[in-house]
Amino acid sequence: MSRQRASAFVPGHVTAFFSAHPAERPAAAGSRGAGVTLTDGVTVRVSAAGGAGEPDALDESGSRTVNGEAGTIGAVEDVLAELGTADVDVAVETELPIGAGFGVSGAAALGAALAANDALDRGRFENDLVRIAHEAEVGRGTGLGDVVAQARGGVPLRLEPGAPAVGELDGIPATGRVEYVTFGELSTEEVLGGDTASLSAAGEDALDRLRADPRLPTMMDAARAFAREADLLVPEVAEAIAAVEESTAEADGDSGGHGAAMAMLGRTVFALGTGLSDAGYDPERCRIDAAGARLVER
Ligand SMILES: Nc1ncnc2c1ncn2[C@@H]1O[C@H](COP(=O)(O)OP(=O)(O)OP(=O)(O)O)[C@@H](O)[C@H]1O
Ligand SMILES: CC(C)(CO)[C@@H](O)C(=O)[O-]
Repeated sequence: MSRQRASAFVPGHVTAFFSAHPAERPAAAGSRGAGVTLTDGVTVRVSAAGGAGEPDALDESGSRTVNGEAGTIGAVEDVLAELGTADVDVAVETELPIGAGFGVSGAAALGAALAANDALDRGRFENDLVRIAHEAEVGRGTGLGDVVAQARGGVPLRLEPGAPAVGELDGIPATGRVEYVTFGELSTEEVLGGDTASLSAAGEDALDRLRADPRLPTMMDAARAFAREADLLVPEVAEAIAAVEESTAEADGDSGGHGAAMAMLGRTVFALGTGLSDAGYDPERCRIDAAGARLVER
């Protein structure tokens, strides 16, 4: 007997650096890299629409909202179609800005997979649901490595690209505060659709550095070098990174953080510790997410 409604929480994910690895098979496509998952994230509520949800009632979509307004995210639709649950009602809610480097589309896709599976008792394993969300996200060109990172939580390293059983993850054991400021969107589809060769070379260098020394200061250093070398740094973010560096130097390195870096792919700067508020910004504040994507009682 299915429960007919379920909710999932999926953490936001800021990518510190990455290399792109396209592949014919969406489960094998993905990215290598590192990032941080956040206690700020995406909640997805799924409910069976008016007694629908039976496998033969697939053709019509149920209602869709994003932050209370009618609208949807492509990867979510692909997940629901794959699970045979397009007829459910889906409400996506997030305090994160969309399109600014927090992996909202991947989080919404993974949350929809977890919640739809539970609400309609589809009986899938977690890895299967992560694969479905990963394939949808890669297929839409809105992300490569966010879904597998968000499924894991913490500070994920993507050592090999792809969905579970294809890719390989590790992590830096860490907890702590995260601050971020967003100046606007950057199109993931445009960057991933362009020439990614030099970007990926910079991403591989950054991952080599972090593998040799898996610590947060090294990750942040490698992230700053990546943004410059990959030519992705935007002026507002460069300015904020410099301001954090300056104020940290003045405070004798006592912000509990490791400077700031750009969130890929958005006009967003993030810092571990209090670097941005110390530098006079008024950032959003959250923490490193410990648990990864999960069903929630709400
Ligand atoms: N209110 C909204 N604002 C912006 N995009 C929206 C909104 N509602 C739905 N969308 C859809 O959400 C998707 C956002 O994907 P995109 O990859 O740009 O952002 P993201 O996943 O938040 O961030 P990033 O990939 O930069 O980490 C797009 O497919 C867009 O059509
Ligand atoms: C490509 C990407 C930077 C988009 O947010 C992310 O999905 C990643 O790190 O693979």
